[in-house]
Amino acid sequence: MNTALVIEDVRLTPILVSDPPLLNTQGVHQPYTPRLIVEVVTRGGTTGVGETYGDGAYLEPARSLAEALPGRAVTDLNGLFALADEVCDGSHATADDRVDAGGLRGVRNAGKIRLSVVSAFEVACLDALGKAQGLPVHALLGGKVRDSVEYSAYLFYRWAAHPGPGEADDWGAALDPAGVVAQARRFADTYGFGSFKLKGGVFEPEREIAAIRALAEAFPGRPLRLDPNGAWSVPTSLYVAEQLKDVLEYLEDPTSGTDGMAAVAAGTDVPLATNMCVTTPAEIPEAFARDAVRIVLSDHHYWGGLHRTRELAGICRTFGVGLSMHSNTHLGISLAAMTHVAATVPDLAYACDSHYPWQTEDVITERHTFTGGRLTVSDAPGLGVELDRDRLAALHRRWLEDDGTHRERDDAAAMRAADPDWTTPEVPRW
Ligand SMILES: O=C([O-])[C@@H](O)[C@@H](O)[C@H](O)[C@@H](O)C(=O)[O-]
Ligand SMILES: [Mg+2]
Repeated sequence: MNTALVIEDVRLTPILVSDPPLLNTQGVHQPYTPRLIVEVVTRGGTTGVGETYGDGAYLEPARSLAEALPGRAVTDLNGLFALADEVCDGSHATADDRVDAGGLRGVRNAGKIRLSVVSAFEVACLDALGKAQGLPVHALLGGKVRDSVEYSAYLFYRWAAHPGPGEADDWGAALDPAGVVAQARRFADTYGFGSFKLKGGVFEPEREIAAIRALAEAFPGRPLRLDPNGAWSVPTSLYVAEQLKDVLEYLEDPTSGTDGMAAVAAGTDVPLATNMCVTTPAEIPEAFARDAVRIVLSDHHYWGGLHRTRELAGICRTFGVGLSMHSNTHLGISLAAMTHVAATVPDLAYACDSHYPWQTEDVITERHTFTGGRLTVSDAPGLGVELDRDRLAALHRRWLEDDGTHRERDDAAAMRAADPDWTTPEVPRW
């Protein structure tokens, strides 16, 4: 074994990153959201970085894995999964199939949380390996098939500011069709995005139909998507699909669960996409057999990293299901990882999601820049990003000083700051 590639140390840094008041069906984003930064340091002196969710349920297994990893090589990625199975205790998470409180990320069970933790370690190992070998991460995944990756504008209903003291950003509120179109216009003008996704499930469906219609009028012919995170019943989903069938590229998780999605899919020609009912391997067979989804929004955090994302892409290809990418309050390390893996998937027919424009704080020295709605695939060694240690330390200090309010993402709790009676709505909401 090349001893320079042996892991000597693993550093974990939980941080809190500022987040605007974006609305979804469960509530509103808190002013800060937790993330975990993973650094893997080799005996040869190379450091690789990865990033994942930072809520408490992820920290405990991450600590176990970080303790066990030294002495293994950054090339031993298959061993990484076996090690995680061995050392990450599942007791911190209950296995259930409900949509989790804050993230709207599908099932929440110990296996999925473990994979989300492993994903950051896998990316950090690939970054370290790439840097040590002078190769970009995409080359370690078999090589890029495109030089840039397309992303879509991620539109949110939002307030101008979080309730209480604190500074507002300069986006203003977006609570009606005109506000949504203005937001889309700014996304298009600033970043060149050519397709638009609206996070729905916030207002009654008629109001969201009107917003999509307004977008279709303002941006004729552009691909449009609506994602209410499973907030609608099957009949409501079919009604919205009928109203918007001429303008939607796809409808994302209109209703919760594979049964409901299969029933909607059977009643409309509008393609259905998901990042909720297919987020683990165990959910694939039934969803694909019942034609419940036409597009899976992969997320390398859910699936255990970049190699597993490529495996998912292969399964989707076999079954004629399309692939795109889901995104959730990530920073530049994960965006780099997403871009590398997306660059290697031949049949990526849909622009990927990214929350990144909403995340104004980062832990890398140079922010990514979207041009023409695309990110150039880096050919620099590793991920092609560099940690900004001062920023990392400052965001970690914020995490240390937090009284616990923001260490768990909780959109319903954030909503209670404005509406004390708010509770997470039951689904279907409409
Ligand atoms: O950040 C949000 O409010 C989104 O609703 C997020 O939690 C979802 O996971 C996601 O972006 C989605 O596409 O469902
Ligand atoms: Mg979604």
